[in-house]
Amino acid sequence: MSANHGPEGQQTKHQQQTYDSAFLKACRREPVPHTPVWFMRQAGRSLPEYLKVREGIPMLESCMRPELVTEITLQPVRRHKVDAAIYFSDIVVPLKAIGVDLDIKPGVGPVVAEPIRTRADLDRLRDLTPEDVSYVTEAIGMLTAELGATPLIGFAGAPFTLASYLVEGGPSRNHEHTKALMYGDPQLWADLLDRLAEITSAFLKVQIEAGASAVQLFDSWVGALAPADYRRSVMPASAKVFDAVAHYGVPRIHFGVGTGELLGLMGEAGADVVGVDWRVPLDEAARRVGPGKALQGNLDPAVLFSSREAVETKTDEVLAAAAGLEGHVFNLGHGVLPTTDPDALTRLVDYVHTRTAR
Ligand SMILES: Cc1c2[nH]c(c1CCC(=O)O)Cc1[nH]c(c(CCC(=O)O)c1C)Cc1[nH]c(c(CCC(=O)O)c1C)Cc1[nH]c(c(C)c1CCC(=O)O)C2
Repeated sequence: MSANHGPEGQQTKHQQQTYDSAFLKACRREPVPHTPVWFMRQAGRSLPEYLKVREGIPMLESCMRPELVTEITLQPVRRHKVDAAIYFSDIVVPLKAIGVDLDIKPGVGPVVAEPIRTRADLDRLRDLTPEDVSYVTEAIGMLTAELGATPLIGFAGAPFTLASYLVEGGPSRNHEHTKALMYGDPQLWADLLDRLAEITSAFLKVQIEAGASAVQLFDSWVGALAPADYRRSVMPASAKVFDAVAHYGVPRIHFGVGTGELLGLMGEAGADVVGVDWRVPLDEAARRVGPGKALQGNLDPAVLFSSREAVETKTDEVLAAAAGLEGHVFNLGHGVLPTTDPDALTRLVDYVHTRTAR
């Protein structure tokens, strides 16, 4: 975060109103009244009120309706009393907005009609302008007015994770086409990641300028890479995104799954907060990430299917591992699973708040 960025400056009203929230203080590694909590995928299928308002509306269409986005983003804030809202959208929305022919298939994920594997394919990826996503600016304006002192997190997919969907044509277990391009045509790969870094940076800027108080870069599938390949072929593009939004002074969160071996490099890429999945305890993660970063995580989302006592025991383990950290944002190690009991999430927020009240 730029050192000279205080609560005044270029900030929107919402950014000023949320500056002293527990969530933003934890991201800045300042003392907090309680450990802040939010959940990746907190808005979505675990909530009956979500299923109700989404009835008959395809996922991508719902992302383009500002009233609906506002309602869905607010649902988990109202219900669970989480410390932050995350903008309701999907990582493929900016790609759709620049004309990539793709859809989100229920139970499958993003599916791309014509995968990107050649120079000519890459040339189809044009830059994103704010006008392409005017519904995002509109929705964030409505949302931040409703949210008051609860911060709004904007987000985008990281270049590698977006590239995986674009090159594979859909979700992939082994990322074989993506890796074939990365190893087989390093220049085309570098150009693709650079283009995606531009698009992602532009999309995050729109969200911050509209009023988001923090941003998260989701590199969900980057754990598929060895550290040397990450450093050479992916980190420059992610670092470019963090650099592009550094001057706003809003916290930048960097999240991936299966990243135990990459945590040090993910810290180096430039985020202020590093998200950790459940495979590495937070004290060990802090050693790997190095000083000067807050950490976010990292309860296994599957724990929420066990007894109330087991959830509390596993939560205590996370809090104990986080006790020595300078900044801790409590979250799950990955997104809320769709069949999670929403009451278990509400209880978890309350439990973390009570246990960490100072
Ligand atoms: C990899 C990824 C995607 N999308 C996203 C990621 C990164 C986060 C992660 O690692 O989980 C990011 C995302 N997608 C969605 C959000 C909403 C904000 C929130 O966290 O509450 C966020 C942050 C909504 C969504 N994105 C999607 C849904 C479900 C669609 C529906 O309800 O019909 C939601 C609520 C669809 C989607 N979109 C994607 C997948 C794998 C799926 C699931 C497909 C399925 O199982 O149906 C791609």
